Amino acid sequence: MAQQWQREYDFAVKVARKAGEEIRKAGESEIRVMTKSCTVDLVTKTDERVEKIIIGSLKEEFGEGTHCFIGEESVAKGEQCILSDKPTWIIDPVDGTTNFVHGFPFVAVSIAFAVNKHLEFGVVYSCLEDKMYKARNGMGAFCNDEPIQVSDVQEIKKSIIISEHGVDRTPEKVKKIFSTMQKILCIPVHGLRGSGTAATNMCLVASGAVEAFFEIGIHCWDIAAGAVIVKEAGGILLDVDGGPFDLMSRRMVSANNDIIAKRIIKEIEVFPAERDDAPV
Ligand SMILES: O=P(O)(O)O[C@H]1[C@H](O)[C@@H](O)[C@@H](O)[C@@H](O)[C@@H]1O
Ligand SMILES: [Mg+2]
Repeated sequence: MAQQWQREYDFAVKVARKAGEEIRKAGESEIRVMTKSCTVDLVTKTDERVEKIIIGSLKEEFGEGTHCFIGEESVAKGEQCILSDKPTWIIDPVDGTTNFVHGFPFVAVSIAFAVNKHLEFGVVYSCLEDKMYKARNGMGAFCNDEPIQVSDVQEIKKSIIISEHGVDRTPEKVKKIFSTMQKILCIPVHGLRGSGTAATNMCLVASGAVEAFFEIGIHCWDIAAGAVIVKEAGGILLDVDGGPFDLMSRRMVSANNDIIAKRIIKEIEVFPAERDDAPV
């Protein structure tokens, strides 16, 4: 069955690259910025247009009605975010929208494919770096077709940890986010980083550039593809309370190994985030 979904996988890489070219072109002209859940949750016409290009290409290639879609901007416009057993594409057309608006050079196209609620493959194209990350279950993880694997660091004091502050500026949540970061920084670790895109952060874990990335408040489309890439690069995924990873829970720890993951989890001050699949 190793060849199952190969055609979908190959096509996802092609579509991600085409989407990345659209983002690069759009970045050279005036970017019209709008907002979604709050004044710092940005969206642009490019996000919407690129998502339409991705979904339109997939429907054209695989037929209308054969697959389901969860796209960040479609959900933002009211479509359901329910992962069924049907073959489903989980898409973030522009991960790092704030970066895109500001010209901060980390913007990724994230495309994942799930069947029976199980992630089959993930593709993350960091389009300003021209780095194509991809992974299929049981087939390893790659960046520009070179195999990648997580870091072998086991000592937390020799690690770089990535986290993000997200778009929620509620004082009590911001306090927990920065209190967590302060506790981790003062373990001490070598450093804290954040690229501004969860998909890229996960690929940095998978490629061994950092030891872990965690965030509360991300969405399934931010992390679905990166989850496959981290796992296939030898990393692990957990819930922020140490339980099993739950794609729709809006919280996640991805790490190079269990030791680093569990050490980070000890410091995380958890706060609630409504599930992606919560009843509307
Ligand atoms: O750029 P997005 O698709 O909105 O996702 C970003 C989010 O905006 C940012 O606040 C962080 O949560 C990142 O981890 C997301 O990828
Ligand atoms: Mg995103």
